[in-house]
Amino acid sequence: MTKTLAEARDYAGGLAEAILDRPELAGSVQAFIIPPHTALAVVAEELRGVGERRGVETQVILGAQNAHWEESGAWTGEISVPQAADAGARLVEIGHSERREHFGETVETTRLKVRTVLDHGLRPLLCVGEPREVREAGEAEEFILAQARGALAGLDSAQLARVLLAYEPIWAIGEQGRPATVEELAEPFAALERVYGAQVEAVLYGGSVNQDNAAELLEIPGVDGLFVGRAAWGLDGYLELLETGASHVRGAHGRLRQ
Ligand SMILES: O=C[C@H](O)COP(=O)(O)O
Repeated sequence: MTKTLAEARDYAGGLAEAILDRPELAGSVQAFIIPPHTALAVVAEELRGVGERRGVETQVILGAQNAHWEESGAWTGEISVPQAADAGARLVEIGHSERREHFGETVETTRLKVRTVLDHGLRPLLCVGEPREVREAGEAEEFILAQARGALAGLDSAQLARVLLAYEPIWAIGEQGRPATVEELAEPFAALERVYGAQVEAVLYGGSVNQDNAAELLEIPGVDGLFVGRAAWGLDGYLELLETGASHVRGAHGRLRQ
C-alpha cells in the first residue's frame, strides 16, 4: 500500500527515463515494478508515454501484486488476470508471504493462479519462503521446495521457462525482518538451483535487500536477481541497485539473465 497515483506516475516515468539515459543499464539488467492495483493503468500509461517520446520501447516490466485464479465472477474485491493485463501488467506476483498469512493464500491457490497467469500469456512471479520457526528447525529447504513443487505442479518445460521464482524468507522481509546473511542463503539457493535453476526463467532473492548488501547477495550461487521492497521505494535507491546489478553482470561472475 505504497504510493499515490501521482507518486507512482512520477516514479515510473523517472525510472523509464533513467534507464534509457544510462546505456550501462539498458540491455544488462531487467527492471520490474509491481505497484498497487490502483496505479497499474497510470504506470502503464506513463511507461508507454516515455517510450513514445523517446522513440524506443520502455525497458521496465510492469507487474500486479496479486490476481484471482478465475477469469471473472463474483469475487468482490479481487481482480482477474485479464483485468490486470488490460491495465498493463505483464507479470503477476503470486504467493507473497503476506498474502499467505493474511489472505488465506495456499499452495493450491498459488497453483491455480500460476496456471491462469500462464494461460493469459503473463509471467508468474512465485514467492516462496519459510517462517522463522521452520528455519530454526532446520527444515527451510524442504519447506520452500514443497511450496514451489505444489505451485508449479504439472507445468511443461515451456511454461516453467516463463516462471520467475523468488525466495523470500519470512523472517527477512519488511520492517520486522532481519537481513539474511550470505551463509543463511547458500543452502536454500543451492536447493532451488538444483531443482529449478535450469527450468525457470530466473530465481530471485527478496527480503531486506538494500544498497549495502545487494552486491554480495548477487554473488550467491543460484541468485539470478533481486526482488526489492523498501530500498527501492525511492527512485534513487532503485537506480543505485540497478547499477549494482549492472556491474555484477559486467563482472567475471555475472550470471544475471536478461
Ligand atoms: O515485496 C517485497 C519483499 O517482500 C521484500 O520487502 P523488503 O525489501 O522491504 O524487505
